[in-house]
Amino acid sequence: MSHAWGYAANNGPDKWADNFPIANGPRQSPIDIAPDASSYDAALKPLRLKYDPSTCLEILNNGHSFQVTFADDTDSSTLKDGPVSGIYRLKQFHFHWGASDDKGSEHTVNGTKYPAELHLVHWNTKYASFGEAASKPDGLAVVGVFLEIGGANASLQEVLNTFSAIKAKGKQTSFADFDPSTLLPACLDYWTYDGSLTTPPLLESVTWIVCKEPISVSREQIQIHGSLVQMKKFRELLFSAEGEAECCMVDNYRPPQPLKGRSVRASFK
Ligand SMILES: NS(=O)(=O)c1ccc(C(=O)NCc2cccc(O)c2)cc1
Ligand SMILES: [Zn+2]
Repeated sequence: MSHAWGYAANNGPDKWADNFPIANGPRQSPIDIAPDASSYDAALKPLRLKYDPSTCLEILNNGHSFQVTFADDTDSSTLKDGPVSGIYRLKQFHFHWGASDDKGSEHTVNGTKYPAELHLVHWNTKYASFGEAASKPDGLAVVGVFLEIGGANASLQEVLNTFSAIKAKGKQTSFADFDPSTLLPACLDYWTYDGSLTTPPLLESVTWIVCKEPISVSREQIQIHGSLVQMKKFRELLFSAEGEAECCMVDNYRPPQPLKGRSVRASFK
């Protein structure tokens, strides 16, 4: 029987340790970031993100989130510098969000939850593939970006416009020529710490790079064909597959995990 993990009361984050004991491991994610307890590290380099829109392949509803997948057979879309050494290739990006604007992010800042959080997932090219890298302590690097309610986000709207085609679990559609750097904040100051995947298999292979500055998403976006509520669009997706009882894809976030002695470094004063 495959592990049917999810975010419901019977299969959610409090139950994941039953099938994935690493859930109680020493470097789990997400965490609450306490800026005053983080230490500025002058040795941290600026993030070097280079994304080629032509590597964008498709968008899919995987039953836990929706993800935009990239061709990762070349070094066209990469993360370098920042807290990592070597070259990490972009594999996919996805989001976590809440049923209402007062929750949804995985990382929190002084206990504050944002309505959503973007994850750009990269793997270390010293390994042969994402799958191999995912089991190594320096295998993955995920850039996290908080979303806050504000002005309409035109770039995000391109992603949201595909949702009618991927409403149910397992649905996917082609999605080309999208530049994920248009989803990054202007300032790339970041916190970094050693962590894990925030969903099963919860592997402790992620160097987390969480941007201090959020990007904006609109509660309401007036378009030619009526008003589009961007955050509401997220909440129209389903955890469930076609033919199953409809279950809205909301609150797909894991709460903060114990720091267990880890330090959080800041790239900024
Ligand atoms: N929320 S997260 O960014 O920590 C995250 C990123 C990627 C994944 C993921 O790729 N899961 C599937 C997976 C994991 C390990 C090895 C695989 O081949 C596939 C899960 C969580
Ligand atoms: Zn994620």
